[in-house]
Amino acid sequence: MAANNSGSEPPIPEDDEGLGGVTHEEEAAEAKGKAPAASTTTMNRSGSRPQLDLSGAAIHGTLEDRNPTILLPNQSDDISHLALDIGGSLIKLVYFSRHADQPTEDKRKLSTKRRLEIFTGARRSYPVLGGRLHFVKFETGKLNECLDFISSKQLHRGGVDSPSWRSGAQPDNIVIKATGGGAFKYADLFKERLGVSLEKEDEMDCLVAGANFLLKAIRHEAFTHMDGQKEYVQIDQNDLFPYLLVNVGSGVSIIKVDGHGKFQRVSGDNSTIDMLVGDIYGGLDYSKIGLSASTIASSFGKTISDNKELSDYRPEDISLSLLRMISYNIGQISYLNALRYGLKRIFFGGFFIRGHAYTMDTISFAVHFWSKGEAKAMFLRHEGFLGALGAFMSYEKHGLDDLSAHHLVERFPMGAPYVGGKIHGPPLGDLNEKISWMEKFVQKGTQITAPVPMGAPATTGMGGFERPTSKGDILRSDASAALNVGVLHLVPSLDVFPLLEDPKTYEPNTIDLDHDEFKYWFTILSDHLPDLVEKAVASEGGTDDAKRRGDAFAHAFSAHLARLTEEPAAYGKFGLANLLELREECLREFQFFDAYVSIKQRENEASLAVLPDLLMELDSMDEEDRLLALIEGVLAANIFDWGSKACVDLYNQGTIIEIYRMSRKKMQRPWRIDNFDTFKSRMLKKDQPYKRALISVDNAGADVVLGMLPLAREFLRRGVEVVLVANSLPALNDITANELPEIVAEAAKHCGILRKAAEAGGLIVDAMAGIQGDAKDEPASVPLMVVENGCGSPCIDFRQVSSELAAAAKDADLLILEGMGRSLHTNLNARFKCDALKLAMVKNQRLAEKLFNGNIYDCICKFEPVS
Ligand SMILES: Nc1ncnc2c1ncn2[C@@H]1O[C@H](COP(=O)(O)OP(=O)(O)O)[C@@H](O)[C@H]1O
Ligand SMILES: CC(C)(COP(=O)(O)O)[C@@H](O)C(=O)NCCC(=O)O
Ligand SMILES: [Mn+2]
Repeated sequence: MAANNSGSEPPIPEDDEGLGGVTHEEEAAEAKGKAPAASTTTMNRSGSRPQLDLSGAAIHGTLEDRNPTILLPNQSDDISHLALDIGGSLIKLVYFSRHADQPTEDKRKLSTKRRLEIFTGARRSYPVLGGRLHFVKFETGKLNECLDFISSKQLHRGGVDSPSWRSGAQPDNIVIKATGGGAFKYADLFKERLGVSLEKEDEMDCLVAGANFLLKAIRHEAFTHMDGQKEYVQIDQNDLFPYLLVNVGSGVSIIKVDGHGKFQRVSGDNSTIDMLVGDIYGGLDYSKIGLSASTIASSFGKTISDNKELSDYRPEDISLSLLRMISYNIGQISYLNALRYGLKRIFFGGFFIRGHAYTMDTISFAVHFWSKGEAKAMFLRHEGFLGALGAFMSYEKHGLDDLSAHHLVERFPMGAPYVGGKIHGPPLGDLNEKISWMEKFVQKGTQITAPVPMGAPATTGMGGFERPTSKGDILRSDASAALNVGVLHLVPSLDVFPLLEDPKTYEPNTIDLDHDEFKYWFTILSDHLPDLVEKAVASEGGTDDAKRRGDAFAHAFSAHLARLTEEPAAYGKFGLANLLELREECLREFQFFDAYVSIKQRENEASLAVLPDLLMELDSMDEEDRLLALIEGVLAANIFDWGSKACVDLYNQGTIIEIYRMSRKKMQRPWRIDNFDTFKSRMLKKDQPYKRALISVDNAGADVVLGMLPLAREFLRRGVEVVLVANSLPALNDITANELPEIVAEAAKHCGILRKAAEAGGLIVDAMAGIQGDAKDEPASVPLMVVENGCGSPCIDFRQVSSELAAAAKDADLLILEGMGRSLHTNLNARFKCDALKLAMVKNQRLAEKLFNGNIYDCICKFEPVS
């Protein structure tokens, strides 16, 4: 928008401000020449490079065939990868990159699947493949950059990883869906440069399809903006239509939307508004405006009487006045149309809005003012990409229609020079070259600085901001607001947890990450960074390469924090769970796949060594004492948390076993929340035993080995099936679903109950098979199983869990959540359809005070029976 570049700095390359959301992470993985270690993980929530989708692979033909055909039912070669919206000002590009959905099918997974009766057969004719949707824009005036970009990534040929590109085959009739005026104007150029034909899609169709998709599939896509405050809203699908869609691009389109594919263009005259917007657009670079004095005079009557020359006015003041005038008019015209059709909701799209606080406030003010508060102006996070998304949706085989909010995970990789930061020196992007942004970052890291945090802009209370006092400052914060969309990961294997009492009202985060709260976490996470980097670098062998990546990670994560300090709502509705996950994702982006790997191993070994003694001790107790000892054990062992500063300080003062003993000794009841007696009574009800317990585990080492396994064993010996639920990907020192079977197998060496149950659950193969003896005659055990939760974070959002966990939940009547991340930061207030037990030690003073009016190391044993 006009007001952006009022300073004298050289124009920021579109790479910087425009490629928000482009990721070069694929290149980064490739540059390293290795597949990420995470590929051994069964659930790929954020896989780093596209691979063949082997899920459901089957041999076709007889076993005797020398070269049988292998069918890959979920692998599709003709997935459409790219759609364009070529507008008068900007080219918007939406493209898809594939990543592996199910890279491995390990033994645990197969047996669990069989047991839980998970069907993986294709359910729809065009299955959505796991992959990512990227959003990119270019200036239409720099069409060549766009063509270079498409060509460097081979997007028109399905991407550089597609079989057709690899085989060197030259498909000669590639058709790409495109909308916007440029789809006609530049069709020949696309044919000439890329050899592709543009298939034109109607612009209004696309806008509506794009908006409807976003409002259905993206959680908290829409928000209101009043007096500088964003508020995200979740639109109920049953209460979406009719609405007014106002798209403000080079021109303005006003559409009344009544349903999917049902709409009517009601107003919006391009030619008139174009002139106005054109003026503003020219204002981007004042020296080139060429505004005649009369234009200004007619727009700003007052300025004439001031007896001043045009040059006496600051360009940014003129731009701001123009912007206010136009935004205000758009608001008013929209409201009048809403009034005409009796519509209460107006959604604004188009790059004119582009997350500008000033514009949104002015429009909101106008709508609010003229409608006397009856109508609401709403904005969309992907506002500029409605047309391009709609064009993407128009491919027959994209499968996006079938996606729901729980299938989509938004990520904010630093993979491209991120928006809002300044790039000093030459721009990074020669698009013809295969860019490994990360490599460049590592080399030039110090030249890329984090955005400068800015204070909250003051408002006039009149639906607009106060005039900026000096060149740049407030309006600059708008410029950095450009990165408001990340990369959308499509993960078809995610599900809503079926035992959530009410998924619609479920909010995972316990505490709102408001300004103060964010400030606190900013400090906590920043302080923790050096230690984390040290562990991460060590986990990769401490090589020079690892050190450079560690440095890059620290820069990138600090930049995220700075960005969020500047605007806490920059990445959409963002809670503490998102923040903690962002850190893990950022580590993975810089190819640290398990920073705490050796710490976890060391603690597992130490704990397994004392497990037999603990089990003996427990077995000598009577039932009631044992139950208490088990819960105490869980709470005490939750102290082994490498994410808590206070705990890490403790570890320097003693061995694992010493700390564990000390922690157990301090277990004094009543705990801060102490529902143990109710839980015990329920457990001891002999006539009503639980059927299946889902036990969500937390940290490696003592936490899982000395705390959770003995608890699981208690259920097993009582004939209750146990499903251990663990992370799909590493996060801090949390144990993962992949690591658990080995630990269980090790523990089972010393314990018949665990062994029989693990065998029954297919976790370990029957070691006794073929061996004569009494073990074979023992009664069959209920199974012990392990499922992954679909997460790579210390917290859990039950709106998006693995389909495996969702399937395991169907027969469960008890859910145990353990740890601070999963039962305090998230889910403390969550209600479930089954009994729930939330167990954690509070390892942070502030949280203890805030949530429980308590102290660090307090314990929580919250039992919530359904009846
Ligand atoms: N970098 C930019 N270059 C040009 N216009 C921009 C830029 N950033 C934001 N805009 C605003 O976006 C508008 C174009 O919006 P857009 O939705 O892309 O329309 P179109 O499809 O007609 O190009 C411009 O009129 C201008 O107000
Ligand atoms: C990251 C954690 C939620 C992990 O806790 P856990 O779930 O392992 O019990 C927790 O360590 C935490 O909130 N740490 C940051 C606060 C602090 O250092 O005090
Ligand atoms: Mn943990």
